[in-house]
Amino acid sequence: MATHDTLQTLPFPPVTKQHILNCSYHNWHPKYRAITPKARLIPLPSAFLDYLRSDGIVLPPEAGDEPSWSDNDSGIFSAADNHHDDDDDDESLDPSANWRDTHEAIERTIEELGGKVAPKLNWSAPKDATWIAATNSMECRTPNDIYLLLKSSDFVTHDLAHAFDDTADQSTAPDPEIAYHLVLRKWITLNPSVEFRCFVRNRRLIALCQRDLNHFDFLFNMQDKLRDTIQDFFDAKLRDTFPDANFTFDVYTPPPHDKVWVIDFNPWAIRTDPLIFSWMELLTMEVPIVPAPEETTVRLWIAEPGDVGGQASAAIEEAQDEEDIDDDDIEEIWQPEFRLVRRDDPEAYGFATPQYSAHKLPKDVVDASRGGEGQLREFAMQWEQAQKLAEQQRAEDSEDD
Ligand SMILES: Nc1ncnc2c1ncn2[C@@H]1O[C@H](COP(=O)(O)OP(=O)(O)OP(=O)(O)O)[C@@H](O)[C@H]1O
Ligand SMILES: [Mg+2]
Repeated sequence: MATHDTLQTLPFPPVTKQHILNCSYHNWHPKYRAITPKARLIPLPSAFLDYLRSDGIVLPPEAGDEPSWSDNDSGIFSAADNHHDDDDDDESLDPSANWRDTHEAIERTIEELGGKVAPKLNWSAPKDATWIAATNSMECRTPNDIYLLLKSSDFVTHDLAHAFDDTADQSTAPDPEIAYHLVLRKWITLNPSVEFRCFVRNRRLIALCQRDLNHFDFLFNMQDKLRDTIQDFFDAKLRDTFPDANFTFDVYTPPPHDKVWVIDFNPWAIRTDPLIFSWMELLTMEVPIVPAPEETTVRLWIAEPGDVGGQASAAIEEAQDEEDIDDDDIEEIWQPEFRLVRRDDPEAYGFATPQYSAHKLPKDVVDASRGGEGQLREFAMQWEQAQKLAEQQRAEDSEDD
């Protein structure tokens, strides 16, 4: 029993509601705007949040909507469909009637961002719902594309209902009011091979890894350069400015891989996916204690008096030429572990770690997803149909009783 308990408890420092809030897009974005791909934030009124939280997916009518664009087998319908209902003679079923300003702001913002956006709420993007979108991705061109994704996503629901779950001050402090925002990011065709997740413990970048769990051969040749680039970026832009000492951040380093963009921050908490690391590794990884950069300069300056105003790194290079400097003194040689998916890693085949493992799908769904997007959508429709039939059957069965 005790062993079991020990294994289940990861030695996380307490995660507070403030830690969670610090990773909310609307909290960090103003500070890091210049190093983030173009995004706009739309504050969400409670009427819109009620719409997101409500059951069922009713979309506002769109200009040019045919009254029956859908046969409703999908369970998703546009308010325009309601005009066909015999017992429904009012046309006030447009769900956006209560949040028209928001709807219009979304429309305008999509246009301002060039017509295509990737949406998310304060913390989560609807990555788990792309199967329901016509594009099979998070690319949205209309407000309805956005509503459909947001309403179909368990990740978004988590933001709306469980943001402070498992926080240490859960019972001692009342939940702070969350200023919910819709984040619209200008759509960019990202190359997933150069997206990385970076882990920061005690303001030290200790580890980084791919976000996409496929094997990319070319990354192995670029590994050192990428590590240096991301390390320099972290030192210059994030290390001393992020409010917490422990956090994770996601970056994108498009070719020629000399510039780094921040995509997101996540809390140093079990809810954040450690990808090809395990949290136990990250929490217990041994990291040499280094003096603060100023101290390093001073110490090495003593070894090399000529370098009064030099940067620590320059000083180290010079100091390395001095034979009497022991290698152990140059802790800067220590590097964060940069883990890539090797050709023969189980991750590369997607067997060991289903992509969103916290939200496991039935095996049939996973199999269908391997068959490509057409097969998945087909499967989704059959699945809905089967669910409906089963429900009908249950209703009939219970009437029979
Ligand atoms: N501007 C953009 N255009 C297109 N795709 C994007 C854009 N920004 C992000 N993405 C894609 O969306 C993915 C998810 O974005 P993001 O990291 O913000 O989601 P998240 O919900 O915070 O994920 P996680 O739960 O892993 O922290 C990114 O990995 C990236 O591939
Ligand atoms: Mg995130």
